[in-house]
Amino acid sequence: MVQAKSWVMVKHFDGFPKDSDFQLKVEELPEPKDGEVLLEAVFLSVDPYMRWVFWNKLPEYCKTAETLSSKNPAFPVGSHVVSHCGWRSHSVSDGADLIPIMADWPSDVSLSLALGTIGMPGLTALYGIEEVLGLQKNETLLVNAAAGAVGNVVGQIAKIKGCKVVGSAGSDAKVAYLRELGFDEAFNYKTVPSLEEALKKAAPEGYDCLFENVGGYFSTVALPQMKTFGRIAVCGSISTYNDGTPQTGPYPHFTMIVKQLKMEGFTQNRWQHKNPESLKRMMAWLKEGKLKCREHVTKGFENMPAAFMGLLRGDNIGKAVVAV
Ligand SMILES: NC(=O)C1=CN([C@@H]2O[C@H](COP(=O)(O)OP(=O)(O)OC[C@H]3O[C@@H](n4cnc5c(N)ncnc54)[C@H](OP(=O)(O)O)[C@@H]3O)[C@@H](O)[C@H]2O)C=CC1
Ligand SMILES: CCCCC/C=C\CC(=O)/C=C/C=C/C=C/[C@@H](O)CCCC(=O)O
Repeated sequence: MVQAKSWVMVKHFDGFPKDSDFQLKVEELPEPKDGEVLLEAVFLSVDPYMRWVFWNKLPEYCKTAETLSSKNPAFPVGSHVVSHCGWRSHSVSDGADLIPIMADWPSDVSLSLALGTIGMPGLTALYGIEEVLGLQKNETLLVNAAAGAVGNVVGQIAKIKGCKVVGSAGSDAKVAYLRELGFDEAFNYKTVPSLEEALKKAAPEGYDCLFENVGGYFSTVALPQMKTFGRIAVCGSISTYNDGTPQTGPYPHFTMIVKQLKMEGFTQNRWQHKNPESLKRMMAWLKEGKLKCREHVTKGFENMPAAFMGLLRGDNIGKAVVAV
């Protein structure tokens, strides 16, 4: 028997999440039966989409976990997996929802990156750039929430592809980080006197591509800065996730007509058949020093809600994870 801790939602979020929306539970887990494994979380992920998963009451969150005991030969004791079994310290799985960590994962690379650059957020960046935008050498790309888990990888891949990259982020420390990563232009959208002027100054020629993570007001101001035939990958809309009352207009249609823009929403799982090859490609970039990784690590399972709310507030530079 093992004592398992889990976080559950006791009240639907009303606007920004609150401590009182979450409750910590403790339960005894039985020994795994034939075909099952007992997992212990090593790192847990907090991601913006969880704002919606909680709302829908779906217990689907990601973690890297180590097999503690196993009656499933596919996952021997000591093996590492990415699992979707929730904000839980321990869980029993029949293996169906488990993704083994890449076979030749280097020993000097933290397993936490399987939740970040070499995991779902990194894949989101890659597929947004290659499958949705079809980004070409020498094009100019704009990415917002650029110092976050997806955004920083977007900018770095676009640099690998020989593009000009402009990033916006919400603090001067984040802007300094973007410069360190090789972004051509970066600005703090919270302190620039005019977002429109900042976008124009960073790329007077306009933008071929926008990797959209933020939505709302930023999107309204950025669309007119696109070049004719510009392409927009709508990855996220985090500026609207905690709205009690949905934001309304101005609406993008007129700008889209005049500029003849192409806009496509996506979720990364559309290309999951490509994940093994894509993860290997990104691991190779990381080992060659072309892809740098930074994490915002919160320690302790008991701090999961705080880490999640911190992410939604913008506390993180790089990927927000919890070390259990
Ligand atoms: N379509 C898909 O398959 C996926 C989509 N996503 C989306 O990508 C986006 C980035 O996710 P991810 O990289 O994991 O998260 P991040 O690591 O970027 O963290 C979220 C960041 O969003 C920014 N932010 C928060 N509130 C606002 C606001 N009101 N206005 C502008 N920016 C805000 C903050 O940065 P700052 O300080 O710069 O404001 C914060 O650090 C999200 O919209 C997410 O939903 C993520 C994964 C998969
Ligand atoms: C499914 C959430 C719908 C809410 C949409 C809001 C914003 C966009 C966004 O953030 C989407 C994120 C999608 C994430 C999907 C994750 C799953 O495929 C789990 C992936 C886990 C993994 O492979 O590591």
